[in-house]
Amino acid sequence: MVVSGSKKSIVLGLAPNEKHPTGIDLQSCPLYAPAIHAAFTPIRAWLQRLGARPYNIPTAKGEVKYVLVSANPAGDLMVRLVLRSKAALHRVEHTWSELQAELPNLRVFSVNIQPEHTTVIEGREEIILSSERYIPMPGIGTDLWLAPGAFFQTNTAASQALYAQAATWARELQPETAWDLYCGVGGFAFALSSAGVAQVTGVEVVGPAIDGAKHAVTELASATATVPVEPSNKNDGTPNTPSAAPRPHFITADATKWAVNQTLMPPDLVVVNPPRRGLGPDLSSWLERSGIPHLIYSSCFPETLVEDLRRMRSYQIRAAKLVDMFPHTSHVECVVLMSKIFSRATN
Ligand SMILES: C[S@@+](CC[C@H](N)C(=O)[O-])C[C@H]1O[C@@H](n2cnc3c(N)ncnc32)[C@H](O)[C@@H]1O
Repeated sequence: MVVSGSKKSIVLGLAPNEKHPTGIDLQSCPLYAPAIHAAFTPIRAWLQRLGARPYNIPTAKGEVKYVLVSANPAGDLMVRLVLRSKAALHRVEHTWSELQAELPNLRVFSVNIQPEHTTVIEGREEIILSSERYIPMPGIGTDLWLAPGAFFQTNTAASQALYAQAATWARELQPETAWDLYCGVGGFAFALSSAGVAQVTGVEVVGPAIDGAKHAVTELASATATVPVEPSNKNDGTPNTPSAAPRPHFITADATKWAVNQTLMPPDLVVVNPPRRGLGPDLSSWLERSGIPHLIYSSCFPETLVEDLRRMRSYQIRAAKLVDMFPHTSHVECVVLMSKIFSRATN
């Protein structure tokens, strides 16, 4: 939410415009999850007690720019406060526990410093004030761990449908190796592992997302280690080994640079889920030349999806599914399964 209004009368929602000079409060917006609705009043009251001035976009004055709230289906919250500078940081450090007292499900709280006057919401510096760094989000086969600064799909139920679709295709194709490029906190990577893909590598440029993905691997490992070992049915005194799905591994890197510089054998399957700008000519042309048998492309922007597909003409679309990731809008997530037509590729 954009923070606007005044110190004593905070508005949380959309930025001011000519028709709504103090901003539009979204407290009653029916799109928010119940846990986010419940957070509006305590956050507004705490900000008013904090007494820092909301950032005024036309004058570039004021301190408090945004409040970014994420919730999981259990109602756990991550709240991030975006400030223009560190002027109010001391007060935030000393009073955010009041907010926590009113929002017992508040697990992660951080301050992001964005000194630039820009439409880019977040700055580079993130100061985590809570002892917890992640909230668990539902994934396929495991929880995914969301940290401040990491991307998560806007619609959690729709993201589950996406990851489940990739797992279904993986079970049909039975690849041994796969890459999840633009992996975020690893939603596709863990879905592929849960479908039995032995070696999955996730690649993502944002460090906190990879930290979350690695945290999920650690959590999975400790969950497996604590699975009670059943007595062996061989009757020879040897314990059964607890069954464990393969675990992906994760790398912080630019997806294109990492892929085109690989010297190892290309994998059997690549999943790509880039931002709206798509893969671009370098990565899509490299994939076209790579000989990788199967691709899954999940896109939130059909125009760049089509541009990229035009550069990968040796792949045939085998299936496509639309997922209503952004209900009540004209936007849609489209996930496409493609396989290499080897005869055409070698011509
Ligand atoms: C649409 S999100 C998909 C994330 C993930 N697949 C998921 O389902 O949550 C795109 C991701 O690409 C990451 N990203 C952006 N530019 C990148 C780059 N050049 N190389 C690798 N990852 C990048 C973003 O940080 C973001 O996590």
